[in-house]
Amino acid sequence: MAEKILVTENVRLYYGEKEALHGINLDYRKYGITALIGPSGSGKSTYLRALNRMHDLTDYVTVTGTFLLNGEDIYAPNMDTVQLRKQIGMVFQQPMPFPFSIYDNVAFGLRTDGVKDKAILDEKVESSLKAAAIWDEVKDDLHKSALSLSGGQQQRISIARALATSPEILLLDEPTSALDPVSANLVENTLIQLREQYTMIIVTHSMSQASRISDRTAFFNQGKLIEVNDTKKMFLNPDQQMTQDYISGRFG
Ligand SMILES: Nc1ncnc2c1ncn2[C@@H]1O[C@H](COP(=O)(O)OP(=O)(O)OP(=O)(O)O)[C@@H](O)[C@H]1O
Repeated sequence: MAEKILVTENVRLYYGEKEALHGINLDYRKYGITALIGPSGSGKSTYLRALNRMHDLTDYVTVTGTFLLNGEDIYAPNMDTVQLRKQIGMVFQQPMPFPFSIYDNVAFGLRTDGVKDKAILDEKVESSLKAAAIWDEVKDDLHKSALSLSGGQQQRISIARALATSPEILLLDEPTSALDPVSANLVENTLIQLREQYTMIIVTHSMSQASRISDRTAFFNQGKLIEVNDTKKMFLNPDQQMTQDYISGRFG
């Protein structure tokens, strides 16, 4: 059986008293894209953010269940969450470059890890920008502010920044929904190119995006995982009637 990189079992999450996730079980094999789909408020982002402990800063959130990255407990009290978020990187809906140069954005995580050697930084910045499919567009302007780029370019810089620290998993929360269609398409193509080297989990509202880029799709509704399946099967012939109703636009 293929190696499981990430295992989540019986995940429950409470915002104060309110239970927002009702016992999610989902495993991930190495590499490829899993799309999380479902109506607004179904818990997709809440679940995604639990995977790299993004809720830690919100004091009224309680998370229970099992989260194992390569067999290691993500919620162990001695887990270094800064390192964890490098292993499980995140790209948000709004591209969020720091107000620095393109180069400094991508080198940021390496520098916080203490890397000072210019040759190493140069090499990593270049390979990350190439992997994020934006090198050719910015290679002559690496010292220009990242804020001067278009939204789609900024989003690919965010991807490069996450890739620079060699993550094992990349979480993407609606990474193209704030972009124009041409930029969204470029970001999608980048993700397709990365899927043989990275394990990616993407929240998307776009059924067509899920079917174009993902290998596996998980359908959430009201804080529950209704179905997880091979993407082709999910969109052609899902196992659950509720999935069929959702993907054919009968609710949500
Ligand atoms: N910070 C918060 N405090 C309290 N409740 C929250 C918070 N964030 C989300 N919720 C609630 O948790 C539930 C799941 O929300 P979540 O944002 O995870 O859904 P989603 O499927 O990602 O929705 P969308 O597609 O609209 O982003 C909703 O009922 C929402 O109102």
